[in-house]
Amino acid sequence: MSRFSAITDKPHDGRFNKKTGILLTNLGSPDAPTTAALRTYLREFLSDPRIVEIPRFIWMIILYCFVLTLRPKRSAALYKSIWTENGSPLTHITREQSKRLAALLKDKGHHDTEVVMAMRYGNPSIEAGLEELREKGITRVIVLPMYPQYSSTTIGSTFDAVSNVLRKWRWVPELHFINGYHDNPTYIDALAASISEDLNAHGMPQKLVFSYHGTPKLFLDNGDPYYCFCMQTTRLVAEKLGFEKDFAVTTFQSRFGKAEWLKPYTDATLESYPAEGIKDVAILSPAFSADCLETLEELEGENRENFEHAGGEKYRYIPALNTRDDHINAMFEVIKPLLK
Ligand SMILES: C=CC1=C(C)c2cc3[nH]c(cc4nc(cc5[nH]c(cc1n2)c(C)c5CCC(=O)O)C(CCC(=O)O)=C4C)c(C)c3C=C
Ligand SMILES: [Fe+2]
Ligand SMILES: [Fe+2]
Repeated sequence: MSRFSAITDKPHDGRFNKKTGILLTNLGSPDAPTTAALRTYLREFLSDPRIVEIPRFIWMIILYCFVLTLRPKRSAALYKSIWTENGSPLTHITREQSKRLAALLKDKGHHDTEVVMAMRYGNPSIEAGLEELREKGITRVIVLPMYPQYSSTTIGSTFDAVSNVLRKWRWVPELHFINGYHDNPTYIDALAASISEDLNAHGMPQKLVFSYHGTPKLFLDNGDPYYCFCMQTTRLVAEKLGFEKDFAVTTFQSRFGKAEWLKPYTDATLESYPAEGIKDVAILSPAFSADCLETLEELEGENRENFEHAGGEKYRYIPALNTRDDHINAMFEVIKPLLK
């Protein structure tokens, strides 16, 4: 049935009042920490041509014959180690961020603005999120991918997913797309505040490691600005806090496959420190706006163990910005210029 009862200038669902909706997105998690759920999730994730740029035909053979037969079981065990009664930490925290942002928008007088969360892979999908906004009568959408540093693999891929949905819609909404916020002063302030709180409570470590999710080095060589934005975030925070040169270091984690990724690698850097006399470190991961597998398992678990095994003595992980007030405020500041 048509949405409009007749040829008229008054659509029955009243969508002429240009209500704004925020589609708050992140990467997404499997539905459950099981091998079957991981196979579904990794199939969608690793089939994305923005994530793996190996020629399609060759990659599909590798993906289906090797990766999807071996990795789901291993990844399911890792996810089990971080799963909570609320499910995946990433999904839960993103939902809480959406609620907190919606509340802040109301406080700031944006009573008509809705916030809906969606995930690039898994559930709730980008399609479900956009449908939910449409059901709410929204004709103006601001997409806020929760990745501070733009990369083709994250924000670029989110853009693909949104446009793949909208190409099937007859009435495409007015669309605004946040393209990263690696140097936004309120984001830098929130990072600086979270670090200061840690340093005040636990003292100065010998090194403060800013560990960002990596990407293949080839992506940088081919024009992805992600590496430069990560370096810029570290520099801005270090300047803001007045750190001495070389106290804050930038590293890259979460490698996948055999190719060279962005360097220096987090694991190799941490493992080399004790032999150089650096036995007290604090680490944070500014590319993750919410704690997730890559922080809770890889930084809190794996890297801590390897550092201590190599002779390290003190290792502190500074949590992601998650639902801190200053983070929700930074999210608001990022979208503020686009609010009406
Ligand atoms: C295969 C290549 C990958 C690229 C390139 C990549 C880039 C990238 N990813 C994030 C953020 C997250 N990644 C997460 C998990 C994760 N990442 C990859 C692979 C690539 N990521 C895999 C296969 C996985 C799944 C886990 C595993 O099997 O190892 C997560 C955590 C999700 C969760 O549920 O907690 C996040 C977040 C960024 C920011 C990025 C590039 C800048
Ligand atoms: Fe990743
Ligand atoms: Fe990982």
